[in-house]
Amino acid sequence: MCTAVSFLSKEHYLGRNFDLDISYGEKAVITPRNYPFKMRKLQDLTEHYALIGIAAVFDDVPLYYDAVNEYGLSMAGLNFEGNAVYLEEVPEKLNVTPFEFIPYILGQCKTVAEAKTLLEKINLVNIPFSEQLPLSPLHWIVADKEQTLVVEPLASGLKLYDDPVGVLTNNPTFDKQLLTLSKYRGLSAKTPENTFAPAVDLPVYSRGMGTIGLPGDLTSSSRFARAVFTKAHSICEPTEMSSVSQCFHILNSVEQVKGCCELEEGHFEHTIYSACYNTTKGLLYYSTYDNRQLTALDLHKVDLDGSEPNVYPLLTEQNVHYQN
Ligand SMILES: C[C@H](CCC(=O)NCCS(=O)(=O)O)[C@H]1CC[C@H]2[C@@H]3[C@H](O)C[C@@H]4C[C@H](O)CC[C@]4(C)[C@H]3C[C@H](O)[C@]12C
Repeated sequence: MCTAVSFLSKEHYLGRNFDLDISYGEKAVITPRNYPFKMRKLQDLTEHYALIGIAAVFDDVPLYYDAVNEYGLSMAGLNFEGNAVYLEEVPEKLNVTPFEFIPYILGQCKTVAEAKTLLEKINLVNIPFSEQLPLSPLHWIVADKEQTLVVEPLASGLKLYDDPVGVLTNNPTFDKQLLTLSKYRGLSAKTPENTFAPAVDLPVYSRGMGTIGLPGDLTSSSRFARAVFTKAHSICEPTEMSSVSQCFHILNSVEQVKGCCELEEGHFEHTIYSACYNTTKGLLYYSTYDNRQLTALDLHKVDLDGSEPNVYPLLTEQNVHYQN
């Protein structure tokens, strides 16, 4: 399971929990403008916008899970098992493989509006990276400070949805996720009136009664509803640190604790990392399952005209600030 959140405070942030049982050895990677992204079916992207994000690096190629470019356009890929369909090559379209998709969009588009125009021409083609790394069934959130889009590869082609809640999890398809939210219309951050049985005295024995019914389980539809509610009511100061903390608090409301979701004997899905991008400034903050301290990287601290990816292993060891 995974959850992504597009969050607007004074600036815009993209948050993402990466939930899985295993790691692919993901790292923080800054790819400068002149690194040649080799394309399987199109001309190589020899010049493109610079990116910062989390990626697995295989054969020296950064395969991005989530990233932001130097203009503030951000994307994250989340599992979409059983629904994602990648098609055969089509001559009249731009045939892009799923593993090329994030750099192809972020390398060339400054905004979601520009991405929408390019997406109309794209066919996500069923070519895996290698025999060892087969096609991964994904869908994507694409966000900037103005709007959020969800892109789903279906049998009928790429389906684009405007995402009015700025949240994406996993299955089912995004239209169904949105419809399910109506079930929770009555929930509130305030203490509710007794409309249930007004003649009966129903004492308010706890705070938070307006949220009774908000699903607490780990399924993708429940995490979707919980993240939407939390984000919709979230308030913070218009400062960088308050906004970053708040983004992580929203992500923490849907995080996965090791042991609670068993995939196969002894394999537990858990939140391997949480990332929060300040998309305006090109900053990546992350924490990992064991290292609760935030670590940050700045896109603009490397030579963006270079041609080699800058690769930073994630700092996964717990770092405690001892006070006495
Ligand atoms: C499994 C990951 C998504 C995590 C997620 O959504 N979990 C939820 C599981 S569930 O629905 O609740 O069951 C996805 C996100 C990005 C994916 C990776 C990236 O696409 C980059 C390459 C692409 C290659 O084709 C396969 C390996 C890979 C390295 C991918 C492995 C895997 O599919 C990743 C890591």
